[in-house]
Amino acid sequence: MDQNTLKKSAAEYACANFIHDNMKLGLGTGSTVTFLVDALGKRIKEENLTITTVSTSSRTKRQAESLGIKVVDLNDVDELDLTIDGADQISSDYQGIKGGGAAHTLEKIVATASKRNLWIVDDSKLAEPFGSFPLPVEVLKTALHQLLLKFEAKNLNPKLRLDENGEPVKTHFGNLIVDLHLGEIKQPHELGQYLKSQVGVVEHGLFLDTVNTVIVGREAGPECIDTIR
Ligand SMILES: O=C[C@H](O)[C@H](O)[C@H](O)COP(=O)(O)O
Repeated sequence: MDQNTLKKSAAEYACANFIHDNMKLGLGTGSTVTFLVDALGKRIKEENLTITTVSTSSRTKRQAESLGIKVVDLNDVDELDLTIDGADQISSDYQGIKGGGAAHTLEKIVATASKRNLWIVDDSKLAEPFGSFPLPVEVLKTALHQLLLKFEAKNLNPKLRLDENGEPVKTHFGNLIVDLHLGEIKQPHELGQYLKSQVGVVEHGLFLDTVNTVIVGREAGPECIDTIR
């Protein structure tokens, strides 16, 4: 089975088992969430469900609205019942790295506004060591040079993210992404605190103690893991 088939199976399992009528639902970003949004559009139509969603990117918003899914601004809701999102890497104790698609700041704001968070992934996202996926950090353009110097001095191996044309990738908020090529993150909480305290850092892609449920697409079928949070 290829990765896309595994992503689709995790997304469809989440849609069938975790979405209920009258829910306020956060929608993540990425290729796995694309399968979720497709399945959600279908369920809403077939079962005439009333679901209000908040999106974490213009990409997800466009797809959702094209399928007739109601999308509102986060400023118009007090709390979301659940957010379903993808992840780039998950550790054995269910800490996450997100932002491979540069969407982690908005994703973190929406995740924080949610009673529960569920991640849908294919089994490659559980690869070890945690931190082998480069850690995305959203930074203000004005602070870029200073932050690169600081991160280099701390051996965090920073690289400005460029697109296929060699231009800096811009986030939803017009900021830049620096990826930290760390190889392994042994102390994610300490690293998260350090990054958060640097002036000019908007948000980093470590999602710590966030996820309640992980659905992993596997050859044998979707595995649903309760992380006991
Ligand atoms: O910025 C992007 C997000 O954090 C995505 O959730 C993450 O990159 C996973 O994406 P995908 O489902 O495409 O692997």
